[in-house]
Amino acid sequence: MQRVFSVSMIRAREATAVKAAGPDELMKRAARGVANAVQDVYEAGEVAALVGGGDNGGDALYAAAFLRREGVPAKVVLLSDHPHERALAAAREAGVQIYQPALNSADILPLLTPATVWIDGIVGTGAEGALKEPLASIVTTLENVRLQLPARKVVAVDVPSGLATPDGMVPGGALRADIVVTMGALKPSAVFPPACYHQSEVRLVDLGLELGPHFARVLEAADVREVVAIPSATDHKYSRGVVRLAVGSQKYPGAAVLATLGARGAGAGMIRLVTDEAARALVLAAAPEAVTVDGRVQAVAVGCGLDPQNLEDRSRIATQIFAAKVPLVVDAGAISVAAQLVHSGQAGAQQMVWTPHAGEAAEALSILDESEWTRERVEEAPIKTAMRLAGLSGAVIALKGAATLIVSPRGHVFVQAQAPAWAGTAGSGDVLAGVIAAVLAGVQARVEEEAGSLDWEELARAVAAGVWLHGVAARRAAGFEDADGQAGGVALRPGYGLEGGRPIAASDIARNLPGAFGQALQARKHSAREAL
Ligand SMILES: NC(=O)C1=CN([C@@H]2O[C@H](COP(=O)(O)OP(=O)(O)OC[C@H]3O[C@@H](n4cnc5c(N)ncnc54)[C@H](O)[C@@H]3O)[C@@H](O)[C@H]2O)[C@@H](O)CC1
Ligand SMILES: [K+]
Repeated sequence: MQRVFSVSMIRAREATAVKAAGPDELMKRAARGVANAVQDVYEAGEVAALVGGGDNGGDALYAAAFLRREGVPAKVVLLSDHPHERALAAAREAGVQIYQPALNSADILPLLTPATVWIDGIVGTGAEGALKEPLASIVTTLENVRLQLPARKVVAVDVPSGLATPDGMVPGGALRADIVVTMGALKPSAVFPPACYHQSEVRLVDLGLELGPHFARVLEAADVREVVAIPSATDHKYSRGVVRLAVGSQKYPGAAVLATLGARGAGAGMIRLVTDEAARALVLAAAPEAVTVDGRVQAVAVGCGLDPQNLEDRSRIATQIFAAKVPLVVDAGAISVAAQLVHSGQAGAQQMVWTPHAGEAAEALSILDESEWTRERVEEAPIKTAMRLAGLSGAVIALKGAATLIVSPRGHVFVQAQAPAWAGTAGSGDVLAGVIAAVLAGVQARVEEEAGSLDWEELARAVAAGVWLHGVAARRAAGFEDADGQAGGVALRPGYGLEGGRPIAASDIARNLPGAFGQALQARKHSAREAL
């Protein structure tokens, strides 16, 4: 499990740690991490460190000093007239060339274009809001140059400069980083969109900080293993979790197939299908395991392939929402119906999970919030939006995107970004709804056996586990078979930062679910072996 903390918490605990460790001790540790990342991407040519006037620049200066001593031709381009004094002296002493150009792009660019690696040490967590001029214009120009020369690598110190926002918002221009070497703990910009999309990989340098409550969590394989139901000798199809899928219509029969394959691949004990006649035949051809007789279930998914404009579909959706006594996944067209029912006080007693994409979230908020919401407004501040929607709906919200945010009405936050960009394809969401329902059914079956009930934390965690399985399945389908993006000493290598791969279809994701499931179980085995 990775934990994400607020910028203010990290800064406060860093200040205490700096006092205890003595001058520049932690800064040198941070700089060591930056220098290591540069060494990993460096091939030839020179390295240029962009250095601002705070401790973020100090990290970059010490990193340049380390690199120079290791034989890498490193130079420093000062973007402030008050750089960190001791760090600057250390860089000078190591033989690093120091430049202090006038603060405009015309003077700065000729120093940077020959370098193959840039270190972004302009500002870190000390900057509030968007970068001020002239740094804002300089960074925008640098980003344009970087886009034209993609072979150049950028290693950012702590955060891409200007992105240390409390909620992942991007207030102005930013320089995209191949690697962010972040200090002490993961900050919101490392995981929350849109800021997180400005970086391909985030590495964490441990400063031994004593941190308080986290803001958000990222599940890893071993955490997913703790959530999913693994059958024992005495288990049977009912005790493993039964799912009802109220999905698919004459208009969209394929959605029923994909949701069924999703639930099947994620280990449902049994799938009860409530669907249109045409869809039923298709599903049974693709998944003869599905049962078309309704009965007792531990989780329900409704909405995939249902059209809320169609009266028959609408009534099927409302029936499921009224009748559900177990966790209910509300997907696609069913979300706006659920929002209307919540708004008129007719739904909300049971535990619901809504799985909107940005457009569906905007539609639901326009109903519940009584103000105009657009997709763009959602995408500017997804975590704030998801929290608002969770509060207004009383449901766990899984706001889908390259990074999917899972938020409970009680403020539990998970963020998962295993899936590569290839996963954004038609029907991918139908598979996800089936996966989440299957995981929830397993968890619900377990608590029912213990005569307990699911709390919001468990519910949100189970949804996050479903998003992990779907994302890792997509990663495997697209040819990234080795990892879930958090292994091998790397803090985060999210799917949206991956290069390469291959096109996938929603059914490919479903086919890879058992492999993803196995990957989660494997993780546990590895750590058990290591513990011996
Ligand atoms: N002191 C230490 O030993 C450690 C420091 N750390 C580093 O220190 C950073 C924080 O350092 P600081 O608190 O000095 O702050 P920063 O270095 O992040 O930023 C301060 C500088 O940015 C300028 N600035 C502030 N807001 C701005 C804006 N909107 N536009 C343009 N410029 C702006 C300030 O004038 C100042 O020069 C962390 O991000 C991290 O990189 C970490 O390495 C941990 C250890
Ligand atoms: K930075």
